[in-house]
Amino acid sequence: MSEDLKHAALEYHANPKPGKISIELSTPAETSRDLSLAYSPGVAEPVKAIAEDPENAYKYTAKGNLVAVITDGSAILGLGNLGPLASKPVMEGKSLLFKRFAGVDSIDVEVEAESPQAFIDTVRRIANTYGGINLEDIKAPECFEIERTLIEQCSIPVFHDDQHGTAIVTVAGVLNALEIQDKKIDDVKMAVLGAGAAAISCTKLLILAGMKPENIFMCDRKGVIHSGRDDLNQYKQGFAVDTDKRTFDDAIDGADIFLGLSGPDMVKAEQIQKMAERPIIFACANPVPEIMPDVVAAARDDAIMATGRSDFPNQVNNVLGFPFIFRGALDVRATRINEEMKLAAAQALAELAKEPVTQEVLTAYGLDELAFGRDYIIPKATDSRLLGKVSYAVAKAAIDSGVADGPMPANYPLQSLADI
Ligand SMILES: NC(=O)C1=CN([C@@H]2O[C@H](COP(=O)(O)OP(=O)(O)OC[C@H]3O[C@@H](n4cnc5c(N)ncnc54)[C@H](OP(=O)(O)O)[C@@H]3O)[C@@H](O)[C@H]2O)C=CC1
Ligand SMILES: CC(=O)C(=O)O
Ligand SMILES: [Mg+2]
Repeated sequence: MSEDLKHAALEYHANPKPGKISIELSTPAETSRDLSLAYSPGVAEPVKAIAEDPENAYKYTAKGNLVAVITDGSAILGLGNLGPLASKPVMEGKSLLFKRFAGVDSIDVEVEAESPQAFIDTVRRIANTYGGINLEDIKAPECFEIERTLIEQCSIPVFHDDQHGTAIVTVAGVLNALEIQDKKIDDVKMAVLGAGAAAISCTKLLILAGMKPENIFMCDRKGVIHSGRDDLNQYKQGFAVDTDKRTFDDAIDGADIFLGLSGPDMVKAEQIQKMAERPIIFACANPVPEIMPDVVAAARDDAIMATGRSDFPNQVNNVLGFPFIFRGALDVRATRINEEMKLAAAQALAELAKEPVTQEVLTAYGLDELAFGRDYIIPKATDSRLLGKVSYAVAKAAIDSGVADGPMPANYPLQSLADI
């Protein structure tokens, strides 16, 4: 990052007030009458109603539109385990994105937990006060058991964004990139760098979308995950292939797709040169990708290149997923976020990229024109159509797959944030 951008980022977070979010009131609180309704004595009435029937919390409190972004700070972006407090700017950032793009009220919760069980216990005890829980930046393999247990123990949607938000957006991007590069999902070979929360979940969803497990070579710090290894945890074991490839260098040789969900500057131009013709390169580590777009552009001219960042074309980042997925899930009172809802979201994202780009998006990104193609495989985050299209797809899939407690809302598909 340039010194200028570093300085501007600190200024942005410091001013006009420290941080990026604040709480605002949704009802009048000016007069004695207002206060006697909002607080004592009036507040006793909704208290009694909720004590009688917990469902009333959705009627009389902010619960139904409130998502907690919860972390232990163990895998903050690609920066590693820097602890809960240091993760706060990222978690506030997620809350900002929830509100800005989907009108979801969101608050960050950074937990100091000495063990996964302590984290689970803490989250379980506070879960019911929210409409949903977005787990964020919790490292693998602990994240898998944490999420599984919390889904089991909570009656509201619990969703580990680094796993599923990333997977939904990655699948959308890969489907469109394959179409542009004229390749078939059941035919392509993929090298994955990283075998953590994001890499494992993205790979699973790509397999669900049609990619063949035997064509996928996943690598961790020790190299290719193959069936001869005896040091694999149960999650990595699911991706062990019978192959004589051993290093990442072997894995990327001839690959059609590179999916990076590991850390900064891991990939060399020579490795990109060894990929198949018309390759697809998703270097998604944040904030510094596995390889920079200019290095790829210098290495070859037939690649589709994506990163997780806002300052390059093709931003493959879970920001395109979690705000709208929770919007849809909350609005139909989904009890969980299942595979049908994830694939529906991916499909809606992929389809939106093929529609004409609006002036609003061109202006936000300082562009004169943009159309579906190598530099535009996935919608831009500021495309206001994401709200209506993705939340509707998720809500419909929740209803069709039987996990929604409520009907399709009368105001769906949403036209804008003003509808919320
Ligand atoms: N663009 C996006 O939307 C998203 C991007 N990401 C990015 O993905 C990356 C991983 O995040 P996440 O999955 O949550 O973190 P995890 O801690 O769960 O996983 C990190 C993985 O990266 C691997 N890794 C780290 N260094 C190397 C290396 N030198 N060579 C090979 N593998 C390596 C680790 O290997 P090992 O298992 O051997 O320790 C581990 O499997 C981060 O950079 C993050 O910013 C994550 C979510 C969303
Ligand atoms: C984008 C994101 O969630 C990450 O890099 O961890
Ligand atoms: Mg994250």
